[in-house]
Amino acid sequence: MHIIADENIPLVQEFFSELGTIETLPGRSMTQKQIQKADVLLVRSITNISPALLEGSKVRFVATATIGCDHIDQEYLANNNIGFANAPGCNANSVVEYVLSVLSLLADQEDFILQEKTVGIIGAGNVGRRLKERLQRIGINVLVNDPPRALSEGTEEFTGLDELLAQSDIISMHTPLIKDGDHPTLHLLNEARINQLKPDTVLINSGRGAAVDTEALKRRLLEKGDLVTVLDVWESEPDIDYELLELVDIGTPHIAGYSLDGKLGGTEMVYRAVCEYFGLPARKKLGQLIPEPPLRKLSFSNQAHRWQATLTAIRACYDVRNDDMALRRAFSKARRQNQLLGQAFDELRRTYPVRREFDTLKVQLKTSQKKLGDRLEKFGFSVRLGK
Ligand SMILES: NC(=O)C1=CN([C@@H]2O[C@H](COP(=O)(O)OP(=O)(O)OC[C@H]3O[C@@H](n4cnc5c(N)ncnc54)[C@H](O)[C@@H]3O)[C@@H](O)[C@H]2O)C=CC1
Ligand SMILES: O=C(O)C(=O)[C@H](O)COP(=O)(O)O
Repeated sequence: MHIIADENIPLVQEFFSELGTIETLPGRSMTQKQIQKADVLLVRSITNISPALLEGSKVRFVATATIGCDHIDQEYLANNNIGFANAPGCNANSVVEYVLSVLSLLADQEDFILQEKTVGIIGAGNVGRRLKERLQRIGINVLVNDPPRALSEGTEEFTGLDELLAQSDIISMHTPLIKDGDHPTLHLLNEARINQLKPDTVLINSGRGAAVDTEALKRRLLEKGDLVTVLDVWESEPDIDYELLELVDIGTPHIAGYSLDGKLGGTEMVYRAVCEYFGLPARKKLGQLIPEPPLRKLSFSNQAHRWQATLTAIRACYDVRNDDMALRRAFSKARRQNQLLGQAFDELRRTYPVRREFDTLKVQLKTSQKKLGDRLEKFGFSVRLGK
């Protein structure tokens, strides 16, 4: 079996070498010619799986090591008897922790108490659902908008979009990109809805860039400048709107899901899918291959302030300011050197540093620090109480 894989799928050799020969290629520029001889194609979100790419190839199975599938022509795959799998939920926890890093940073910078805010979640699948649970555990009031789920499960747990926009202090978007059908998300936040947002609303988008109308958002930010905006995803990636980056408060290069745990989870899920499709035993397990986290333990003194200790633990695992700074630096360097911004965006993603999820960090506390321990557990850390 010949397997062609995006070079940005970690541990692809370790997982797949038993199954056949492996060739890795840059995902953004995969061509029809390059993939002619592949039986299996393993991609991430930057490769468009289209008739133009697959026509004439012998590909029998396509898998994307991502949650999102908007880059895949699934109808074409089904019509041509080509198997398909994605990696649902693989990096959902990573996105939740991205949002927690953002919220804790803003609460610290703008001096507000998270438990006094209402967070509106738009799109409550693997990511939105987990975010809701984590925020509620922390004691934050949450509203959820998800019309497809409201239709099938009843409206009780859900809030209409206009009501959510009116009532939320913080809005976090987690919808897939859907261009047609009954519940499209393309420009779900259009000019009218963006103008509906209350002054000082925090708007976070870590779903797909095109769920927000870039031009309309820019107009609101330029004319009123009264939103706090956090974008991880952008329209027309990797060639994102530089002017918009300059207007947002936090801007990152589509890395919310880039914890090592999330990325490797994606690799493992597509490995299992390939094995299942071809009737092969799946011998490799993520637990055998995932490295130890660089930071394994943390402890706090008895005097530690609860909120400061929580911030320290979050930042020890993931500090969103580093990704924001890296994007701004890479773009200003690329502009100075007349290089393409899209290349700088992709390069940051390709060379992303190791980031581990909160539960890989063991927080060792004294029995007398139980309240701090409870708080940290609610944020997702592993806590050990002892003498
Ligand atoms: N920034 C990043 O690194 C990452 C981004 N993502 C993006 O986040 C998206 C969501 O991920 P999951 O929660 O795992 O997907 P999912 O498929 O589990 O859930 C999506 C949810 O959105 C809801 N939805 C669909 N149309 C809607 C509409 N018009 N309004 C409100 N809700 C709607 C669906 O009913 C579903 O519950 C992915 O499709 C992907 O595009 C995912 C992982 C990482
Ligand atoms: O899983 C998804 O969906 C995502 O958005 C991924 O985090 C995107 O990562 P790449 O596939 O672009 O590396």
